[in-house]
Amino acid sequence: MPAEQQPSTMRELLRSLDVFSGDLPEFHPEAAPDTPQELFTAWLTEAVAANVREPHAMTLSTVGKDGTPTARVLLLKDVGAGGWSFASHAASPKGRDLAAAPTAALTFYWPQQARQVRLCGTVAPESEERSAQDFLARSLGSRAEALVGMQSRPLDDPKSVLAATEESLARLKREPDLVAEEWTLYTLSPNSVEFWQGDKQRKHIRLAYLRADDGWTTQLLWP
Ligand SMILES: Cc1cc2nc3c(=O)[nH]c(=O)nc-3n(C[C@H](O)[C@H](O)[C@H](O)COP(=O)(O)O)c2cc1C
Repeated sequence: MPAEQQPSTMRELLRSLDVFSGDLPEFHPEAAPDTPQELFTAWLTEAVAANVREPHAMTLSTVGKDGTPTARVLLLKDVGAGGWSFASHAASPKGRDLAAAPTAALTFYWPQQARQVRLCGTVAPESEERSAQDFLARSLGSRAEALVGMQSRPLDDPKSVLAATEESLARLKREPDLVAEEWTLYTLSPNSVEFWQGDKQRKHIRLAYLRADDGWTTQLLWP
């Protein structure tokens, strides 16, 4: 873009940005499968095939004891009949939020496809055994970092991170089966899962799965 056409203000810069460009996939809600797990699996598989960067990254939104909402990005660990799983420290702010108010939202966005998936539901910790399995499947470096267990606490001296991680690494070399006590696999069991397919002409297609007594009902939503 020639210099004279460069946006000069933040507002202009934001207005100049393109959205939903390129070829977007079609979405036919009338042919959607019976469960949100099946449709999610199909969409995630397509995002992987399209080389979306970290397609398994999602925003986890929680609510604190005082009602303040907050959100952060986590990696999805599994999807099954029970729900969508993620792992973290039980003593972290998100772990404390979930202990106080075990409801949360998960949001995925796959830009190449202009697709968003939103889930809301209840969150429960998995068994110690399943959390331990998740921990032991992590790389040595990730286990060492998790073993430090100070996530989100104030850091006075950056050198302390290196020292604490080296200490954890040495411990893990002595005790390779060691599992960080606070490491927890959580599963969100959704009450609703909404699939949103963006469209350049803004004729977005939205399909919500709503939990019913014997499975799921579906509902189209206005864009
Ligand atoms: C792509 C990406 C993946 C992440 N995955 C995780 C994860 O799986 N578990 C985790 O505890 N933090 C993960 N984080 C870091 C979190 O976003 C967050 O900074 C950290 O968990 C502290 O959150 P809290 O203070 O709200 O508890 C990830 C960050 C990014 C950007």
